[in-house]
Amino acid sequence: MEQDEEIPELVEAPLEAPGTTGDDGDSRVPLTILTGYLGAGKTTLLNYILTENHGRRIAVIMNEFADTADIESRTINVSSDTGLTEEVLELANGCLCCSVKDSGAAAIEKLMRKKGKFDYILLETTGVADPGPIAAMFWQNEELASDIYLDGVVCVIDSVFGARQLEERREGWINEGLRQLACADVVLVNKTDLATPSQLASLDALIAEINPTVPRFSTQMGMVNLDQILGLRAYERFSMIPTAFVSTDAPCDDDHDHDPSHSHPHPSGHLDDVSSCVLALPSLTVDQLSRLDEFIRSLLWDNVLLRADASELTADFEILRCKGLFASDGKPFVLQGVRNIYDINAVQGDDMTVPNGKIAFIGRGLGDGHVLIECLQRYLNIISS
Ligand SMILES: Nc1nc2c(ncn2[C@@H]2O[C@H](COP(=O)(O)OP(=O)(O)OP(=O)(O)O)[C@@H](O)[C@H]2O)c(=O)[nH]1
Ligand SMILES: [Zn+2]
Repeated sequence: MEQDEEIPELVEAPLEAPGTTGDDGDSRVPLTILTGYLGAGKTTLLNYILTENHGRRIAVIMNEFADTADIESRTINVSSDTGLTEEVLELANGCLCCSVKDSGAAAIEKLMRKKGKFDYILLETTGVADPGPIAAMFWQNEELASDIYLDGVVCVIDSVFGARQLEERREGWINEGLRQLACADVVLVNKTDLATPSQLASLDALIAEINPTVPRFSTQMGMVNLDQILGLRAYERFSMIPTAFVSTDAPCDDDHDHDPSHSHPHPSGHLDDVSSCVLALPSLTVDQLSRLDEFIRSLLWDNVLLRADASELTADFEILRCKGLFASDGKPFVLQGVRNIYDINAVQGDDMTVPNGKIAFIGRGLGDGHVLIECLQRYLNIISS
């Protein structure tokens, strides 16, 4: 970790910032998460963004490991317009997501009081962070919802070491690089100056295998057209299809591995049949929670819908992404899924309530999602069979 890494300063914008208090009257500040493995080039990208003439006034939150062995010493530094670290937040239990919720939310609230001084927030995670819970926390945070919204997750991948990092697998464990890629709304394949063409080609194939719909751009020193990574509105209130799926720059994913159980014609290039559906969830019992896990696993891994009578229905659609926040047994849970990688985790920290639990699915060929929704409702016994 670069201990002497400079915390970037706010960049004063002489012009009215684009896309913030825009035509839609939305005065909320977008937040973009920068993720990527250790040393991939996140800070380099951050500095590039801050020095580009983009007309946005940007605040930066850095979440880094201190250079000690002390696992308690993760901090979030919020850099202010003075350029000095204003908040150093000790994360008591080493869990970023609850710290973002607890003390981090306070930092952001404080930051928000300076609203008018900035109109964009960038959060650089540590190289070993799973951005999933962080993203979930921001897109679901009711208290912050009127002030900020999660715009998207940008994942920087080292073009020389990225493939090795992604391929490092252990039974029953999804490595951080994979989690970061799975969460990504856009990928920057960085340090292309150091990689051979064959390294680039195999890395690209690997990325496409894991997250086939994510737009990816080659960069050196993080230099990218900022319109490709900022202002994506990828998580917009579940209602929008992530930009990744509608970007004209999205690579054609025709040639990714097909699950043989997919019987539907693959409409690659025709993105108009990507749709989403949302199911409101009551607080789940422990049994319902495990049935939800079974249902999601069967859907994402075997492409089948489980029925209440234990029979299976082949899904004639493909889930690209699912996400959810709901309560079970008095605790909040987050579902994060990208393609067939998913996780259902209890959110650490017990002060969080989930008044309106919901799960959203984004998929190809999903239609209005009523088949999926009804199956799930019946399987969880929310509606009777
Ligand atoms: N050759 C080359 N070096 C780069 C490129 N991008 C970043 N670097 C260098 O790679 C090193 C790591 O870059 P950082 O931006 O600090 O990486 P990071 O992801 O922020 O690292 P951590 O915060 O430690 O996880 C630095 O020495 C950068 O100057 C690039 O495109 N080409
Ligand atoms: Zn860094």
